[in-house]
Amino acid sequence: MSNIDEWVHNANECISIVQKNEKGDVDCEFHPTFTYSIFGDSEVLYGYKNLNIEIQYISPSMKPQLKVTCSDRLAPESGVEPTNVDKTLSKYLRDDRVPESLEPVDVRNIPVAETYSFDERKFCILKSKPSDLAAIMQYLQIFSLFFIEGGSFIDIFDPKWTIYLLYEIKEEQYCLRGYCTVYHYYKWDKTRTDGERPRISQFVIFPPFQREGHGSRLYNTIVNIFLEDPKILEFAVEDSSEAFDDLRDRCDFQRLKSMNIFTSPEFRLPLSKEWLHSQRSATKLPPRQFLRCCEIALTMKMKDLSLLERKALRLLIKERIFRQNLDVLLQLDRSDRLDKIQGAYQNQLDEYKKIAKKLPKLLKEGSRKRQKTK
Ligand SMILES: CC(=O)SCCNC(=O)CCNC(=O)[C@H](O)C(C)(C)COP(=O)(O)OP(=O)(O)OC[C@H]1O[C@@H](n2cnc3c(N)ncnc32)[C@H](O)[C@@H]1OP(=O)(O)O
Repeated sequence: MSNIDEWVHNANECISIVQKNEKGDVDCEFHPTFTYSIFGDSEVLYGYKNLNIEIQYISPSMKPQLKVTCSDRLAPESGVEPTNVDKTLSKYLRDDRVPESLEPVDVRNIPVAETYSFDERKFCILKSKPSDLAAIMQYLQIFSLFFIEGGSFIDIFDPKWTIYLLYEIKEEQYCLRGYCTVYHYYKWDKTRTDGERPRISQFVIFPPFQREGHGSRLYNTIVNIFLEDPKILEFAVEDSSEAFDDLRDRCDFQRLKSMNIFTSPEFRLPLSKEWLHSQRSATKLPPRQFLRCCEIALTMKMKDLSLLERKALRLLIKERIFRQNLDVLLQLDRSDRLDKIQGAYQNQLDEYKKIAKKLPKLLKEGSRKRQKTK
């Protein structure tokens, strides 16, 4: 038998996702990041030589076609059962809870939430209920397995979902670039009975189009919709990834900056609880994310803070760390607890400094000079 490596393949490298337009021209090609939920933790495929798996999608409907080729296959006498690629993958290519007889959707009829362009390229973000988009969504579910760690299929027919699709329009052809799913939870509030707390659940920009600003555009479009809707009281993000955390910090910080939160005369240490509460409600951010943005902004101003203000910032961050890790910290004795909090505080500052390097500078409002003249 020839070299064993020839018969063993990494599933992520073997699988190519090829998107074609309606004319049949190849638009883009990329690989999945994760296949463990389909092929097991090792993400390995056995039993074929020169295995090539192509999933062809025709945009905008994204109907897939699976093409598996190989130059040789292990004989049954070898005692090794080759991975049944076709059967295993086919189970995930479409959501079988959606009836096959469903009429195709014309994306040109889906409400447009936002359009933008750059470098003479045109993009649009469409917003709809998943049931209206079921004909497309049935094929997109696999992308949350391919690109989101811990991703899973959503229940397309639950009316509490909203779907956002990002298409590039190239010579009248709609080519998918990414999508986001949002689940609208109920939120109790004493001022209204129909309050909502939407949670961004799945957020994917296809790899060839990452780092072009689409993630930020899609996130900001969705947040602007939340901000304009009086029913929406707060919004959250489900099990974020590190890359999405970065995007969220950057976008939330810039929005708060453009809302003049960081130049408000009340944005001074120690931050008042009333101010924090009223400003946070206006931004609809969850308390932790709002405080995080404020802490980043204050860290950026560190050089201009007085000793007292620096102490207040230190206490603000340490208090939050304490509250967030209460269960673990309370099990330690006092000196270990203080060490742990100090270590976490230092790591937090280092993280904020790293984030701050990528953010636009803040104006030197509330500097020590102004404090002295008070
Ligand atoms: C709730 C959840 O679903 S969590 C899971 C989130 N999804 C995933 O992790 C799936 C895989 N990843 C992705 O889909 C994407 O990488 C996302 C959604 C995380 C980010 O989307 P992107 O379109 O790449 O975001 P965007 O382009 O706005 O910003 C990414 C980076 O590119 C940079 N960037 C933006 N525009 C440009 C540009 N024109 N040229 C160069 N860099 C750029 C940004 O500054 C940012 O840099 P940073 O990472 O150093 O801060």
